[in-house]
Amino acid sequence: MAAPIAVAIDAPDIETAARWASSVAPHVSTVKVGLELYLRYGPEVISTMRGANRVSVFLDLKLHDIPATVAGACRAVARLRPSILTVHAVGGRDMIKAAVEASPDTMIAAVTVLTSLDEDTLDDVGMRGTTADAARRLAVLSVESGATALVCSPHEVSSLRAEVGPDITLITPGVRPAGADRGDQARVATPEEAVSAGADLLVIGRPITRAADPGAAAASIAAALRRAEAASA
Ligand SMILES: O=c1ccn([C@@H]2O[C@H](COP(=O)(O)O)[C@@H](O)[C@H]2O)c(=O)[nH]1
Repeated sequence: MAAPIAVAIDAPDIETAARWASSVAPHVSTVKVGLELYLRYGPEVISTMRGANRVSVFLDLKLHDIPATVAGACRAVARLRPSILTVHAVGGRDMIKAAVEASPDTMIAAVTVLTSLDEDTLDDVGMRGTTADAARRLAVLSVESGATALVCSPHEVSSLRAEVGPDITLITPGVRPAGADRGDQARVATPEEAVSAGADLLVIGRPITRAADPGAAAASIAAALRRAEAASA
C-alpha cells in the first residue's frame, strides 16, 4: 500500500513537476500542488499531476478572504476534483463554513498555525500565547465550522487528536527525516515521530524533491514508516 505521504511538488516548471510526480507516485498516496505551480500553470498542472499516476491530488491554495470570495474560489476549483483543498483557519468560522458548503466533493483542510512559525513570530503578528494553544483554538473553531481535516505541525498532533477526535484527518507538514535540513520550517519532527503521534498524512517536500533521486528518497521514507509500523504492531 502507498505510504500516507503527500509529496509537495514545489517545482519551478511543469516539466520538473511531472518528472517528480511520476518518480514518487509508486511510493506515496498523494501529490500536493501549491501556490508556485498553480499560479504559474493553473488547472493544467492538476491534469499533469494525474497523468498516468495513481495518486490523489491535494490542492494547497491556503485560501483566506471574505466568505463569498472563498466560496467562489472553491467553486472555481471544484471541477478539478482535488482530494483536499486548504483554507487558513484564521479566516474564521463563516469563511470555513462557506468553503465547506462550496466543496461537496473535496475535503476542506484548515491550516491552524503554519509550521514555519514559532512563538516569537506569532507574537510579532499579535497572536499571544504558545503555538500549541493557538493551534488548539483554531482547530476547534475549524471543526465546529465543518472542516474535516486540519493542517498542523507534528508537535500538535496528539493534543489536537485528543481535542477533535478520531474522525478528523490530521495533516502534518514540517516533516524531516533525521539529519535533513529543516530549511524555513520551525516546528519539525521525523516521519516516524509524526505517524506515531497520530498523523494521518505527512506532507514532505524538499527532503524528497531535492534528493538526487526523488523516487528513491520517497521509497526510503515509505519503507521507514512500514518498519516503524511493524515494530509497533
Ligand atoms: O503549515 C504549513 C502548511 C503548508 N506547508 C506546505 O507544505 C510543504 C512543505 O514543504 P517542505 O519542503 O517539506 O518544507 C510546502 O509546500 C508548504 O507550502 C507547510 O510547510 N506548512
